[in-house]
Amino acid sequence: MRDVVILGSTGSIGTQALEVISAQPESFRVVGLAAGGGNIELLARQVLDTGARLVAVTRASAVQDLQLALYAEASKRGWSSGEVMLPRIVAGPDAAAQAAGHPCDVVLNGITGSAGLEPTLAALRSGARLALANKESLVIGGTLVTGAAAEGQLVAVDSEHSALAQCLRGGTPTEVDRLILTASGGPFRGRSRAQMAAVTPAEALAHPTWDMGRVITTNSATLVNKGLELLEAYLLYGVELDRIDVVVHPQSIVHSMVQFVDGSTLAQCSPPDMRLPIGLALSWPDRMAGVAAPCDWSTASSWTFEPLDNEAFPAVELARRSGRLGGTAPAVFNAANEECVDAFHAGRISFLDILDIVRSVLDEHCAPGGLAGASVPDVGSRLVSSADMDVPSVLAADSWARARARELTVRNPGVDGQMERTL
Ligand SMILES: NC(=O)C1=CN([C@@H]2O[C@H](COP(=O)(O)OP(=O)(O)OC[C@H]3O[C@@H](n4cnc5c(N)ncnc54)[C@H](OP(=O)(O)O)[C@@H]3O)[C@@H](O)[C@H]2O)C=CC1
Ligand SMILES: CC(=O)[C@@H](O)[C@H](O)COP(=O)(O)O
Ligand SMILES: [Mn+2]
Repeated sequence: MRDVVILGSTGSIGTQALEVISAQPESFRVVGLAAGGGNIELLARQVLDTGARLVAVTRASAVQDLQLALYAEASKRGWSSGEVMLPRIVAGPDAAAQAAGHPCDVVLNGITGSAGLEPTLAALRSGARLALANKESLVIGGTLVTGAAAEGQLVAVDSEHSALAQCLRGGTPTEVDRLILTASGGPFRGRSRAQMAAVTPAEALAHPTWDMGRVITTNSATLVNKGLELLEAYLLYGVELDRIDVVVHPQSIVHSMVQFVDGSTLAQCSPPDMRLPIGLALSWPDRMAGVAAPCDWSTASSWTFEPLDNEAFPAVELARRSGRLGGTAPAVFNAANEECVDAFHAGRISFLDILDIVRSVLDEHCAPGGLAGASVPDVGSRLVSSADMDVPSVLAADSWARARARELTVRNPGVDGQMERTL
């Protein structure tokens, strides 16, 4: 029996993790849940379903709402107030990190965005296995995260990285030639840059193969998700950035591949269903039976592969550049993107502005001596090298990049994809 804490329990990853766990009650027990506080009713249902004894909510004002929702849900189920065992509730900006440090065997981090960094570090410090969906924390923390992880402690949930971990079991590190990440190509696959100038948030959220949260779905449309995954693969498996490729595979059945020095390539294949990599990360290194449906080899099907159009989708090469720069550059790449995704959904910038602004903010962070024109505070504005980087410098770079990106989204309110360069 493994005790599990689920961070981001109300999201796409969190709810699917709870589904996997409820199908394996003899193997897992949920001891803690954490969420932002945006969906209190669902969180209350999860508390009563799992019997979790610790609940963390980041929005401090949600505590009373959660208590009321717990009683309301219990009464809906016909439970008397004496039957309701209220969990310990912690709230505020550090709540998720507190939950991550709660004694357990596995912490699953399914929080979205750079808010996952401190919980990731807290989980690693606790000694529990970390099943990591929150790729942003690894990308921005870099060696601060990998250095805090003991051998085998960090297990990928991301479908491509789970695939790579499975394929890497097929050879020794010196036998690995290249890693090949597959990308669906998103809803705008095949379009030129000009053909994406007027796309709407609703169109960007229509992912062809996966049902996921808003940020990662938008990142799949821009290919920023694949850029983050390139850095994630580099950090997890220690293969240099120049030996990691991206190939577009619209069916999302081959989840990634490892090419070995003798010319052999191993691929991991399964219909797109996150329950498989979530289940494998929870039970790692063992496989559980019946977690997800396998490929159906009795019907005709075609799997296709095509090169990525880096001109229309510059995000992967921009991420690669941030990875080569190292230090706080990936944190800036990620934070500027998170702000731009919000601005795009709020109608302040166009789809193409997202990458234009991310590039400008990254350029500014890495330019020797910085560039003129910014009115946001200077703290975090300069690149800190990998050797000098610590958690405060990552958080400062994250805050600076957000402020600078916000400033650019306000200065450039056009939604025609032709961002006026102010730098
Ligand atoms: N969805 C997928 O299939 C995949 C997701 N991932 C990664 O997994 C992570 C989660 O993605 P996904 O589940 O799609 O996202 P969702 O938006 O569906 O869910 C995000 C979860 O995080 C919680 N949350 C958000 N901000 C905070 C915060 N500051 N503190 C605590 N909790 C917070 C939300 O709580 P609430 O809404 O209740 O406030 C919610 O439970 C991302 O890093 C993503 O890149 C990776 C591969 C696949
Ligand atoms: C399910 C998963 O792991 C996502 O990261 C997925 O890969 C997104 O699809 P894209 O390949 O379109 O980015
Ligand atoms: Mn992925």
